[in-house]
Amino acid sequence: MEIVILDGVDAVDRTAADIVERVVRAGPAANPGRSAGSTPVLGLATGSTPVGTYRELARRHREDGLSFARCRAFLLDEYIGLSKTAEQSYFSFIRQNFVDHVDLDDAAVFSPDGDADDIASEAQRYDAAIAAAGGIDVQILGIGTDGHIGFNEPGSSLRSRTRVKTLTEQTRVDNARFFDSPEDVPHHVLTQGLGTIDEARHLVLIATGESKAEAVAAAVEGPLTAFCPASTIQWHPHATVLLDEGAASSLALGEYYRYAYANKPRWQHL
Ligand SMILES: N[C@@H]1[C@@H](O)[C@H](O)[C@@H](COP(=O)(O)O)O[C@@H]1O
Repeated sequence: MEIVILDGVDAVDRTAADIVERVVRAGPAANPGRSAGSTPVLGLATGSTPVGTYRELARRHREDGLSFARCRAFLLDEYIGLSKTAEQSYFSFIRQNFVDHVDLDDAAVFSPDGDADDIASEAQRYDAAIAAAGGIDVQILGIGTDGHIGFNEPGSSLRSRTRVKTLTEQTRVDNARFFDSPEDVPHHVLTQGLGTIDEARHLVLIATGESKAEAVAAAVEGPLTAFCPASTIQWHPHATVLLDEGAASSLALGEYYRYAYANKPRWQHL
């Protein structure tokens, strides 16, 4: 796990975009564990935090010719009970904030269907679709103030698969800003499990702002525990945590992480 404390949100966005760009340009053959000829598979997160990263990737598409045409993408999660086309669905969110601004084929962007008749089968189908695509090369993650990733709330099994979860009141309150009224935030969601997320080849967790400081400290310096689902990144073989000063402000070893990153060997990339 590498913890990188950066100077401001823009630097976080640029660094996350650098990691995604490397995967997209190199193609999966250059990514450990992928066979030549397969297409890069991106894991996309929703929420406000990654929006700047998506904006930066869209800029690179426009100005530098970065093409996503060969990529496929999977979302982490979706609300149950919203139609895909509802403005607040994550299906819509990722299109508004990323897919519509790049040359990623809309049909190559997958998300769990929270409106499916048979939610349990849909969950299994989604895990199988990720596996059939060859797994995820790089997974972007945000973090909730209660330490959730995807929508894996505290108490989530560390080896869980895609399934239904019930949101905490805290998460419903945090996400109410996207809805007309707080009561409109669904209570249930379909989310990739912690075990599903753990199978991505590279996890990139991004967090900005002091409101995330406690959750970040619990995730990277606390115990590995279902109480803080984001702590599962501690046992992932390739996890990068990108933070601004605010999100890093509760870390005990902040000075060490800054020193290690400043002295990172030049031949070693994130
Ligand atoms: N399911 C999403 C998460 O994937 C996201 O990380 C979290 C934090 O969102 P934000 O980045 O807006 O703080 O919100 C939601 O709960």
